[in-house]
Amino acid sequence: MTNLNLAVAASLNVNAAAAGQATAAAKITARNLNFYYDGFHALKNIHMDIPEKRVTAIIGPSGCGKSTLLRIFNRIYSIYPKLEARGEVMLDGENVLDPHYPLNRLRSKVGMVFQKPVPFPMSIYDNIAYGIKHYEKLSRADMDIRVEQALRQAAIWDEAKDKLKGSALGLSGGQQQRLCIARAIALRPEVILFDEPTSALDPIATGKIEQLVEELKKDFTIAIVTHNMQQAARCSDFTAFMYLGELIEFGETETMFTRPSKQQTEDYITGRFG
Ligand SMILES: Nc1ncnc2c1ncn2[C@@H]1O[C@H](COP(=O)(O)OP(=O)(O)OP(=O)(O)O)[C@@H](O)[C@H]1O
Repeated sequence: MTNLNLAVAASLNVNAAAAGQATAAAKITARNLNFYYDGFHALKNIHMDIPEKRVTAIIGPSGCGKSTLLRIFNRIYSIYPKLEARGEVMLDGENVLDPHYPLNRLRSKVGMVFQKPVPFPMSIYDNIAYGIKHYEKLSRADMDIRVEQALRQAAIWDEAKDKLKGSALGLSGGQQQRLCIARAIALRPEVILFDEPTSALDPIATGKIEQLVEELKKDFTIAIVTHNMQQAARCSDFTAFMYLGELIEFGETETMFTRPSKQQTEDYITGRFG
């Protein structure tokens, strides 16, 4: 075992083994999934289950299709005419790729947190309330409760409670990212997708987000794209390794990092390429 492999194995989430014992039910199931950017075949025949109320990390070298896969899960691509997904992505028994599946419903069930936190240029309170108003009509008192719940669940209430009417742009990068997580949580989704959520943050802010992800899996199904293998090892229960648009290996994180079954996986996690 190389030093990198040892370091990753040492930082493995202790819950991963326990999580792996019980076979978690799949929340999202991709079958025969192919994706094309104006004819370029970016995802090739992906079969993958995202287990319910677990954290699944998606890893692989740059350009292998991690973000493309994540974005398919809430159909972000559908606003661009030349992008095409074929196959099935089942969520609670329904194919979300079916054009008849309402986008509004999908977005309320599947939230997304991006690489760079992008708060709306409005108050902290309104950042949370804005999205809720699109889906529900709440009284002022109920809205106050929902905003507080979301900020608490995203572990930013203590820092934000005295400046709810202040601009969200005055928060630090790490706080802004937790605000964006609160914004996603406030819509009460079932799944939260994280696309490299800590790549713009320092190690302390990164640690807080990782801790938060660990907490959130009690209530949400989570998929996280990351370049950081220690992060995948620390905060995920399952890991998917992708290469050149294909899913090479999927399994419990502990197994993937200590006893991968494919040579390509081993080469990647031991730093031989990527
Ligand atoms: N809008 C686009 N138009 C054309 N090709 C694209 C587009 N977006 C991504 N691609 C291509 O699709 C492939 C997968 O890209 P994707 O961004 O999903 O990879 P990734 O694994 O997330 O990469 P990274 O780790 O660098 O973010 C790459 O070959 C990329 O060049």
